[in-house]
Amino acid sequence: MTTSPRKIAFIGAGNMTQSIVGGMVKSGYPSELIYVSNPSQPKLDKLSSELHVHTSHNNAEVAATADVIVLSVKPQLMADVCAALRAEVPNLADKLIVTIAAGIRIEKYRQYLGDDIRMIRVMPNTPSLVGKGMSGLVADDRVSEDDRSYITEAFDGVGATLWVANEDELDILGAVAGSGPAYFFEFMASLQKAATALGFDREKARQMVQQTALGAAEMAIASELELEDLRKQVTSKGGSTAKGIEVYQGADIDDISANAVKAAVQRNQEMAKLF
Ligand SMILES: NC(=O)C1=CN([C@@H]2O[C@H](COP(=O)(O)OP(=O)(O)OC[C@H]3O[C@@H](n4cnc5c(N)ncnc54)[C@H](OP(=O)(O)O)[C@@H]3O)[C@@H](O)[C@H]2O)C=CC1
Ligand SMILES: O=C(O)[C@@H]1CCC=N1
Repeated sequence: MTTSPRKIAFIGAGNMTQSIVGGMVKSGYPSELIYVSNPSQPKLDKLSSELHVHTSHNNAEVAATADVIVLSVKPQLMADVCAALRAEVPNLADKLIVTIAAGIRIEKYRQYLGDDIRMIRVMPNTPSLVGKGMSGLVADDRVSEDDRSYITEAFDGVGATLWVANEDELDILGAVAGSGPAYFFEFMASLQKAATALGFDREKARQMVQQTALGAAEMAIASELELEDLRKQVTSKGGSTAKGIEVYQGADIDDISANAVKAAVQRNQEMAKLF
């Protein structure tokens, strides 16, 4: 790392923490500086045996040890988890607080943790595990340039980072990129089912779908062409792709995506009110 190394504590060891910590360790973040707390043991065992990070059942203990606290529990648990940290961890205001929870606004965390905290909200996604994550970030105005550089570097280690202008934008980024892997997996699973329905076994169907998804994503990244033009390159006039694309366009795929993203943004806004 080019910024000074810091002790970082993850509160909650669920899917997203497993992905981020796995990616961080693979990218060279020193595992002896990573702490994770969680109520149940199996997830902690996996992290300590595979990644050699410190683990605990005690949120306050790991939070007190660390310079950076990453809140990584479900939004509905956040108020209780924060109340316990506030009661048990001295000098919370001296630490950088990071949250990856969807929806909940920085203003709410001030109520939960104290008016004097400094906070960054990150919206990551699960491909962080394989170093291909997409993380959106937004900070309050108390966060220093060094804090920003540190957290950018940590999340660049597990993929790409994008600072957004405000928390409304983070809700949208979350609905596109945070939730996005689920949309792609849903689409990939449906293509896999289409191939198995026509006689392929699941394994072969999965191989052809995932390699095609990887190739399309890598081409999109490597090319300066618009996605629409890359699509046209595959669609020979009078050929077979044109027939397949007609079916997707007939079902108004743009409308489906627009509605999916709007529904997810709306849920982020609801969670901001609820939790
Ligand atoms: N999954 C995703 O793709 C993304 C998730 N997020 C956000 O990440 C956060 C975590 O989500 P995700 O990892 O999917 O959820 P999970 O349910 O997989 O993980 C949550 C973890 O929190 C633990 N937990 C429960 N109660 C406590 C407590 N009191 N103290 C400490 N840990 C506790 C649970 O432990 P146990 O199982 O032992 O009860 C569980 O391991 C959410 O806020 C979500 O909005 C953001 C972007 C993407
Ligand atoms: O579904 C959720 O609420 C979280 C946020 C983005 C991905 N998973």
